[in-house]
Amino acid sequence: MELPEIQLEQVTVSFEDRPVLTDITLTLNERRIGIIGANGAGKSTLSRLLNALVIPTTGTVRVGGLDTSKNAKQIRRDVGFVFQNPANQIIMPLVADDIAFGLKNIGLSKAERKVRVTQTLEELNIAHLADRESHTLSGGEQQMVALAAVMAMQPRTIVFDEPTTMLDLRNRLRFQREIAKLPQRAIVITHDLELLEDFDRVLVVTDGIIDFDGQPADAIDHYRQWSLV
Ligand SMILES: Nc1ncnc2c1ncn2[C@@H]1O[C@H](COP(=O)(O)OP(=O)(O)OP(=O)(O)O)[C@@H](O)[C@H]1O
Repeated sequence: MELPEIQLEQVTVSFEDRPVLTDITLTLNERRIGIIGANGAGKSTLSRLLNALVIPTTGTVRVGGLDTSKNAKQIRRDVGFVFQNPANQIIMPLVADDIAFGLKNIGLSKAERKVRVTQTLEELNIAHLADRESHTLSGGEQQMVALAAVMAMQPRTIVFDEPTTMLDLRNRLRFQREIAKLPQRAIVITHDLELLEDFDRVLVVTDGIIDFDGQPADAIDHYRQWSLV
């Protein structure tokens, strides 16, 4: 799968005149990218820039050459986002319908939707949840369903905002294996540092800048040292 390059050029994001990200220039080409850093450092904001959920106050973000401030709709089809709180993401009362929802929007037939939903649920080992009512699921089950809904759309990049917070050990390990298998690019914001061991690149965000950018072990070491002070 060919992965679209993501480019940030001199990006600043301010909320009510307070800068949250400052002058970030970055090119992302890797398949497995982690984002770590302290609470409030700007990780979620950085990740939301990548699918036009946040538009830079100044500077530009391009995904496969398309500017997020001008091509939001197209970019959102290619960059999926799994939110930290899955309840914000689950729309339909029944699990299978929720996963099929986005597929209808992109024009898949009923038969195609059915196949894609079954396939995705089986891949994630949650086929048994297909006919459940979404609001009766546990937090971890909801997180897996939210992931399935995004995976079913087959975007080339998937951004995960703290994906393992509600998962038990078995589901966390499953999730880690799923990420390793994904043909797509995964960009994962997490405080679960072990999740990033085999990643290609890890960014450390501190007070709105990229404080470190490199291999997982070095980035984690940098972040640990910073956290000790
Ligand atoms: N829509 C918004 N309006 C105002 N302030 C915001 C908004 N979104 C984020 N912020 C602020 O921007 C800063 C960075 O937030 P962000 O969610 O990006 O941090 P984070 O690194 O993901 O933190 P955490 O690890 O706690 O989830 C915080 O101070 C937050 O309060």
